[in-house]
Amino acid sequence: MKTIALNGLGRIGRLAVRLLAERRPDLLCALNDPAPLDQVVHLLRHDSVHGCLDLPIDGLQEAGQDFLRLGDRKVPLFHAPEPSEIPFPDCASLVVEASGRFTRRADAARHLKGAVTHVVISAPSPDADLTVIAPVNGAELELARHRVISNASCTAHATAPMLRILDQAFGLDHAGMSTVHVVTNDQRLMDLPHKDLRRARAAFMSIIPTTSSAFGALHRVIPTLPEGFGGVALRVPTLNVNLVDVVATLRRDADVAGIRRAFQDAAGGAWKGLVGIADPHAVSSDFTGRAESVVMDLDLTMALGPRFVKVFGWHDNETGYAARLCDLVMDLAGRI
Ligand SMILES: NC(=O)c1ccc[n+]([C@@H]2O[C@H](COP(=O)([O-])OP(=O)(O)OC[C@H]3O[C@@H](n4cnc5c(N)ncnc54)[C@H](O)[C@@H]3O)[C@@H](O)[C@H]2O)c1
Repeated sequence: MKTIALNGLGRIGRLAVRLLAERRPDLLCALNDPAPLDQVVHLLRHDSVHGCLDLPIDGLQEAGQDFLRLGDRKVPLFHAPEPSEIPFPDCASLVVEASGRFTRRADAARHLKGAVTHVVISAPSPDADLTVIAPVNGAELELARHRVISNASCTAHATAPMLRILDQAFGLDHAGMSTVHVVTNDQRLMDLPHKDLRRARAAFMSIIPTTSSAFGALHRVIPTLPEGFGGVALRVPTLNVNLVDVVATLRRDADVAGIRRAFQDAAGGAWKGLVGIADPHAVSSDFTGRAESVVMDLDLTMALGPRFVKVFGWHDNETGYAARLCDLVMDLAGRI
């Protein structure tokens, strides 16, 4: 059977392990993270956002090799910092590259050795063979040609359905987006050097405007997007759940009721399970643990002018994204 190895056990890597352990434990073949076994076990058991793992988890060492015991599975854990030096066993056909360190094709491709034929990067990549948001362009994936695949970003997975649904219902003329985005480990807890001078500033002290790699990913996945589509990320001092704010000018008339109907139809139809509809009066913490790519807050929908609209969607950037990552790799593992 084709199974999966995972490199990088951070926020996304650990959630992917949790999800795979629940959904398809048989697919987990091996893991790698430079962190020592006891630290990996501790952070898998205890999560400040998502709570304790229900599954029994333990670490053990046999003949100098570390293993994680996840329920009744025993999975080898390696600690190599360089992809080409990780001794993944032959059961690994697909590597999930979730360290955030190897997002360029040439770097991620260093996993392609031994039995490994495909790599899925858990982030946008400037030059992966294909960037996939499966419900939008999954049909373009050709396994013989696409060996290093990017699963885009949490923001891209949330924004793509918003743009797609507006486009299909009313036609998109121009569009822009801001994401009100939680802190991630690519910011500084206190002021400390960083190549992005705003991310260098204390993460829990300020609203921190910064870039988002989602825009490049969205243009790659939806080449028909309005040319000028772009925007900004506003990092705010919370731990989980982002809010995407899309503004667009449309080709056809749209009132608030019509826009709400388009999203409700999509949530109950073509996008079922991936697009949700929020309860009234929601705030970000209400969405922790939600696995949809985006949950539309239709109460906030605005018609700002003739054919000029604003819509808002929430997403659990960790659970939702890890769920899409697992959807993709479970599908690939059945096909490669
Ligand atoms: N956090 C999110 O909400 C989110 C959502 C979607 C995509 N992503 C993307 O996923 C990637 C990982 O993000 P994260 O938030 O999980 O990061 P993180 O900082 O929480 O975790 C990174 C992990 O990689 C490990 N690591 C460090 N150097 C390594 C190396 N040389 N080889 C292997 N592992 C190494 C670290 O020990 C850590 O466990 C990033 O590219 C990020 O953009 C993150």
